[in-house]
Amino acid sequence: MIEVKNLVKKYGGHLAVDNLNFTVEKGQIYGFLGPNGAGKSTTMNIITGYIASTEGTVTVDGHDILEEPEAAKKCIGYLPEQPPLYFDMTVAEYLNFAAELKQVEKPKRKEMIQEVMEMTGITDVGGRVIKNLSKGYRQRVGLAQALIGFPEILILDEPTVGLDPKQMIEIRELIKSLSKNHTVILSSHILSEVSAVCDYIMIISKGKLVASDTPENLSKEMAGAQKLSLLVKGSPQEVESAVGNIHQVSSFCCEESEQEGVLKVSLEAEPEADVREEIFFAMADRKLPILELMTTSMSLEDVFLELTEGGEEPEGEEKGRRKSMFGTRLKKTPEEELEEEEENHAGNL
Ligand SMILES: Nc1ncnc2c1ncn2[C@@H]1O[C@H](COP(=O)(O)OP(=O)(O)OP(=O)(O)O)[C@@H](O)[C@H]1O
Repeated sequence: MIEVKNLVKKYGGHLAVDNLNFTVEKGQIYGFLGPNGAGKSTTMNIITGYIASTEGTVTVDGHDILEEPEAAKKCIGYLPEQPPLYFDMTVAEYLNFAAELKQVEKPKRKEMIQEVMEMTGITDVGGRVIKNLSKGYRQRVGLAQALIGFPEILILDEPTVGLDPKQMIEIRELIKSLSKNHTVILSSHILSEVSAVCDYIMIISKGKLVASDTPENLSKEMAGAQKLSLLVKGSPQEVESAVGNIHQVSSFCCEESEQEGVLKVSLEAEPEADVREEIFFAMADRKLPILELMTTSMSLEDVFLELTEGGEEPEGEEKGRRKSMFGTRLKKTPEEELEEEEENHAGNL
């Protein structure tokens, strides 16, 4: 459906997109995941024909976005990070305006608008002025606008940013339901969102594609090596001589713990190797008591952090409004937030 080849975008001397290559197949939900400034919006703006690339090509359903922009753009519905809404229009007026812009034939407009309003759950607010709607409903209107013309591909830039947890869940459900008939590409800096909604994740860091796979495969691939963390009573030399004889240990390090004479030992074994018993006997032979032993596997969150390490880019005023990489997860569970927000949301619409 979409083929991106050797895509480069430079803003002056700044390389925002660095030789991206990927293809998007029909009927799946793809997630662009990356920290702020990774190049997600820039890539989406190039795919949708909003801005030109410095190098490389984008073809949409076989149409080059620069050579055949009309044909390529007809296949795409775009919801930018800031939905292009006219706040003084009613929902129905705005969608009619969007249909005019998209050159939907006049006799077909009314029916199409009704259909997209049903699909996005905004039929009841068709006569309401957009500025009086809650943010969640405005986002639905933005999605409805993207759906006008029934394009095969929907490109959604941070579709849940700024929504409360209940609205987030609703919009995610809506996106999932739209994916039955559309190919969806969405961008997000929130890992939990992308892994909850997308079939396929593309992790972008500093303009480069650093990983792309299903959420399950990404964690599996990266979780190859077994990691152990131990508390051992002994000296670094004694621990080193015990661990040093175990061939399947690929790396290890010791540091002092809060308890005197007790070391924190972190070690990594080769993929598929289980070295727990060997560690136990090696320490026991040298009379080094193991006070604690834990295996740690790599979560998708660890994978993301490792791949995008240093990917966030503080920049002047951007610093102040930086979003958390894991959004709500760092603060409270979505369930806790839901409970808290449900009451506030009730009167929002
Ligand atoms: N019009 C522009 N002029 C100059 N630099 C730009 C412009 N637009 C984006 N950039 C820079 O290009 C890089 C990529 O920005 P982009 O908006 O694509 O990232 P992003 O991954 O979408 O981030 P965010 O989640 O913050 O929107 C950033 O360093 C940004 O500052």
